[in-house]
Amino acid sequence: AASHAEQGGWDRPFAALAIAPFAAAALGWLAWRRAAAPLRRRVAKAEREAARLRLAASVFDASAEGILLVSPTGQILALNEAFGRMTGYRREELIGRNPRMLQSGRHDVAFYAAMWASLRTEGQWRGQLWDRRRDGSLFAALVTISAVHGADGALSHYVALFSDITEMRRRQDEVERLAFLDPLTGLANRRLLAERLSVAIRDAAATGRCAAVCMVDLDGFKAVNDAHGHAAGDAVLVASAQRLQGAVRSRDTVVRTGGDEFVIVLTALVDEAEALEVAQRVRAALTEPVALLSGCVTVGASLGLACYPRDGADVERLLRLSDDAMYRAKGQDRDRDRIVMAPAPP
Ligand SMILES: Nc1nc2c(ncn2[C@@H]2O[C@H](COP(=O)(O)OP(=O)(O)OP(=O)(O)O)[C@@H](O)[C@H]2O)c(=O)[nH]1
Repeated sequence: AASHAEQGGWDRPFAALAIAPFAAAALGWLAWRRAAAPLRRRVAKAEREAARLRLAASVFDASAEGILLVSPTGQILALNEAFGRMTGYRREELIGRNPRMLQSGRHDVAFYAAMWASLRTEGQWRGQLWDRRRDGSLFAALVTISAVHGADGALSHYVALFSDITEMRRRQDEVERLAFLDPLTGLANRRLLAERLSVAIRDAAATGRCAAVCMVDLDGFKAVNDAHGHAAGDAVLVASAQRLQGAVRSRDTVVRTGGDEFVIVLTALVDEAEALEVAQRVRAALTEPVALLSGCVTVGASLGLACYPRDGADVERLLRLSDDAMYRAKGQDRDRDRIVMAPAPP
């Protein structure tokens, strides 16, 4: 047992010496691990950040929506391929420029002021925008602009997403246009009448001029239908529409309200006498013979006039007075000049 104890007395320092290098290495490794941990965390974070950026870049490039990054001072910082395709510009032609260069001229100052106000207060603006491509043509886009803030809360940049809706808008505009047109004659229909008349009254009020509404009804039209057929009647209506349009100025509006009835909104007249002159010109044009395949036909026309400001400033009132005047004209002898002015107010 003694020798064992002696042996043990020898062994322990020897064993300690033997494991010292391993212990030192282990301690060193632990120390290195502790020191390297923040570095490893930083590397892992950078890798995650790089992966996030790669993902963001792939979304940026692959997006079918045009994307524009703009600095707080209004310089284009970046754009994706879709935005280049949408506008026809190359990247280098837009970087550093102000997006103002894309403006179409279709929106007024108030439109852009409202956009900036919304960006300042809400941090976002969403709306439809007409912009101009490199080749000068216009495109419509549904646009969302968002203000992006950095970790410090300061404005970093704006991101604008553009969806091209040009085709949709064209189809919409066409549907709207057709909704306001009479399909047979291509004239404006009744739906435009009140609006055009109120604009004419407003313009006349602003310029100190006169506006007039002229009600027109063909005479003897039914007889054309009866004698020559409905298609011949249609041809007379189309010819009448062209003659009406030819007898007035382009700023006036000719409306077909139905059947053989038309209304003309006359704008920016010097006085009531000028309205009467236009009515005489219109009647002369309408009563010219119309050539049909089956021969020539002639229709008459009765016209009633009411004028702003003399007869009133209200759309309904002027329409009613001109209608009354037209019916009085119809009651006159056929060979008389069937044009009647609304009676001047007492
Ligand atoms: N061809 C054709 N006829 C139409 C159209 N719309 C209405 N009409 C016809 O036009 C005629 C209008 O009748 P009226 O107002 O009595 O015609 P009018 O002979 O000029 O009679 P007055 O207006 O009283 O002088 C009717 O026979 C309708 O059927 C249309 O789009 N095409």
